[in-house]
Amino acid sequence: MKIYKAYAKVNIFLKITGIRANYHEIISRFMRVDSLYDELSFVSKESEEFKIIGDFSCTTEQNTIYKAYIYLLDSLDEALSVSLQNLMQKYAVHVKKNIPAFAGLGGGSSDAATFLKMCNEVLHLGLSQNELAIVGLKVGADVPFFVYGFDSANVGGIGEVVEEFREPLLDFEVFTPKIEISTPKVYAVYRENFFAPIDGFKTNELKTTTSYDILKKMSIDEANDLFKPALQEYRELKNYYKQGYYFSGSGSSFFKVKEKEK
Ligand SMILES: C[C@](O)(CO)[C@H](O)COP(=O)(O)OP(=O)(O)OC[C@H]1O[C@@H](n2ccc(N)nc2=O)[C@H](O)[C@@H]1O
Ligand SMILES: Nc1ncnc2c1ncn2[C@@H]1O[C@H](COP(=O)(O)OP(=O)(O)OP(=O)(O)O)[C@@H](O)[C@H]1O
Repeated sequence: MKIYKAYAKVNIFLKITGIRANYHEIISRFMRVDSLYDELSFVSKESEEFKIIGDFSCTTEQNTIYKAYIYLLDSLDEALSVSLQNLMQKYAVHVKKNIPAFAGLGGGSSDAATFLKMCNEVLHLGLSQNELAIVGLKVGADVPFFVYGFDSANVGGIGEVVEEFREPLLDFEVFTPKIEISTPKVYAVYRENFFAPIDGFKTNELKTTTSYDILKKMSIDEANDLFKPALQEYRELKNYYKQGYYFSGSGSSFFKVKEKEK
């Protein structure tokens, strides 16, 4: 059975540019982490009910893969929606979970995007990347990036604007403190205590600078607007911070570019 890789991401920078209802508009450089991925496959099963096999701390209904299934069903015409239901009656989604949860590495989002692409491929649904990204955005703000599958991209809006950024893929060292960080909580603390959106000039500069140069020039809190609010809300994070590391998304992962072996 074919195995599909659902890669993790890191946010090289993440700056808030404004507010949209309960969400924050951002400009962020997402880079795929080549060495860290979940492995998804369809495996045959006995019972007809929708099934995900894997090491998850949430219920099936809360799983991003199940949510992607429901939104995908919703977007299809009658005939294709029946094919999708038939597929998921015969097969379970098997997930070898390697990306830690509550990590800021987009694990759940990447699984959802990969599941959408698997269904599109296996059932020949003929959906374009844009159409899959629209379905994916309903599951979560990070899903569109994973649908497009770029190595590196500037991501804007609340996650729906994904522009490829051509640059060499960097090799990362990532570590994830065992702290269950809530993304909505971190954004709420940002809005309450740290609200300072950046202007268009700064946005343009960030969008055109390579990830390598950004990480050379900026400090951890300059690069990620969510670091200070995360630190304020989860004080134990401070114990894990190491010089030279950066913060991904709303945390709790830290990363740095691996030194080249001499
Ligand atoms: C922190 C990042 O991972 C950076 O890549 C994303 O901005 C968050 O992406 P995500 O976890 O897929 O987020 P979602 O599951 O869509 O949203 C969870 C909650 O986080 C907050 N949220 C999320 C994204 C965003 N641009 N602004 C927000 O304020 C909202 O309260 C939202 O209800
Ligand atoms: N497919 C999935 N993989 C992992 N966790 C999932 C998944 N679906 C739902 N969850 C639940 O979502 C929460 C954390 O999700 P996830 O692994 O995407 O973390 P995250 O690091 O917060 O992601 P992000 O980088 O988008 O902020 C946990 O409550 C987890 O049980």
